[in-house]
Amino acid sequence: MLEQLKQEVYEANMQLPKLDLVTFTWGNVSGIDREKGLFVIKPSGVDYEDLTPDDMVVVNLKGEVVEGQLNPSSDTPTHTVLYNEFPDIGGIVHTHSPWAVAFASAHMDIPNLNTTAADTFYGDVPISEALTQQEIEDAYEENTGKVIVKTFKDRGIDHNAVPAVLVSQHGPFSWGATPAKAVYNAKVLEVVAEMDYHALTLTHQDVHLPQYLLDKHYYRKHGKDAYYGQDNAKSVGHAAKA
Ligand SMILES: O=C(CO)[C@@H](O)[C@H](O)COP(=O)(O)O
Repeated sequence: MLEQLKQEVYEANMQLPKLDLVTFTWGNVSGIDREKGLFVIKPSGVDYEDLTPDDMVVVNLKGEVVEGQLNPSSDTPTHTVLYNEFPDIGGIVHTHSPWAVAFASAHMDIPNLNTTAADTFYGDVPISEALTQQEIEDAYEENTGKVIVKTFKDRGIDHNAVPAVLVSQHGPFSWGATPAKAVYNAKVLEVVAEMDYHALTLTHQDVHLPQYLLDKHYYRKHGKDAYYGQDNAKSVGHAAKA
């Protein structure tokens, strides 16, 4: 069943380690056949080097396994909610890519600061609302899907304009028309998150050498009568000519 989609989803999953988006098995990709109402997802906990197309698990839109020897990804309930609530997406990626997780851990949006981000995301990539303890204890992965949808609805964000989200204290989910496109968006998100981290660090950096330390070191090298302007014959610039 769905052999071609299994191959497509397998290949998309194998891109995650190649693109340095996953450590160990911390990630998963799925793809959906909308006509059949079935999606294919990576099995849970399987190392990428051991993965085969036949290992892929087929799941219906109720989240029930309809084919597969292995357990589906533990994030399957989240993928299920997103396929139901975002009826025009064809593939979903979840990773723990570190720069995006840094923003998720800090409970921050990934702001849209440059054209690299703007080419893929029409606005900031939102941080999801935090789940309550009850939501986590009841059905963590399903409620993760629901809080993603709620975040986009509450903030009036079009999920096609911004095809990614940061799940608070967890990590990014990205999506697209196909599994391969979802992987592309996941990689752009990680690159943009790293760019933003450095940009925000530079712009928030407000550190200068204290004057006394500047004086001590500069005067030690250039003399007390160091340059104060054109009328000072002993200025550093003129001293060299003297
Ligand atoms: O965050 C978690 C588990 O805590 C998951 O997102 C894993 O990182 C991937 O799980 P599987 O897809 O292998 O079940």
